[in-house]
Amino acid sequence: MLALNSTSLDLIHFDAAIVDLDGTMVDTLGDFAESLNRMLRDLDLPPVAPAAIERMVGKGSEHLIHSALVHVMTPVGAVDVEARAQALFERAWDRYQHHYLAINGQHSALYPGVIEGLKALRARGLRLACLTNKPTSFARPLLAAKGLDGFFELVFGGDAFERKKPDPLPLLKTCEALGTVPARTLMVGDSSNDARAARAAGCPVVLVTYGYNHGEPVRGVDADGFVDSLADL
Ligand SMILES: O=C(O)COP(=O)(O)O
Ligand SMILES: [Mg+2]
Repeated sequence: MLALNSTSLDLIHFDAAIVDLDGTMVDTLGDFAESLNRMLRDLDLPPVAPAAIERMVGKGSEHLIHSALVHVMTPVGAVDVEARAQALFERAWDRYQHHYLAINGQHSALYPGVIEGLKALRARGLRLACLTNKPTSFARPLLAAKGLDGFFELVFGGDAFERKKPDPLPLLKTCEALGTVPARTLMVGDSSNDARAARAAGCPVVLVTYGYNHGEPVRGVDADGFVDSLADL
């Protein structure tokens, strides 16, 4: 069900759309859970439940790994959990990368309406870029595995620029690469990271209602509209 606040969000007003990946196009919680738990097993640490992982997703892999380490080390009653998580980080990152690339896409699924929505954006003449906080080396094979790669002229991961969303830099750089102005470039995402980045960059922003928003209700986020499916755009 479309619930846009303003008629200025008619697609006729846009030259391009920047689309987030995790929580917007693909439900990747299963991939995150599988990779993180294989990593934790390698480190002789206990597993983390998907419900806890869901609240940690969206700020990139480094943040996710650190949060998972802190989460599983805290109940052990250890002191200096932050420092111990830091000390383990490099090995954890290496194991996580290994496992993620091995299972990428196998425990994740496209959300309903994604292909339809992307086709509709293209049919309206919008150019498309995918901008995610996950590493580019994870994002490209995932898009290909889910049949989404053909829709996007550009794909940028969280390592593509100096800073990640919610910083506006990745959106500004993506607009620059597309050759579009932010005011005519629609951001489509699932979390406050996407909305804050879009607001600061000057891009109108629509959020999906089904993704990961750090465990918070997404309708509480400052955005220009909300959709239950990309097909409603
Ligand atoms: O933090 C992640 O890896 C997911 O990021 P995304 O929602 O920007 O795709
Ligand atoms: Mg997302």
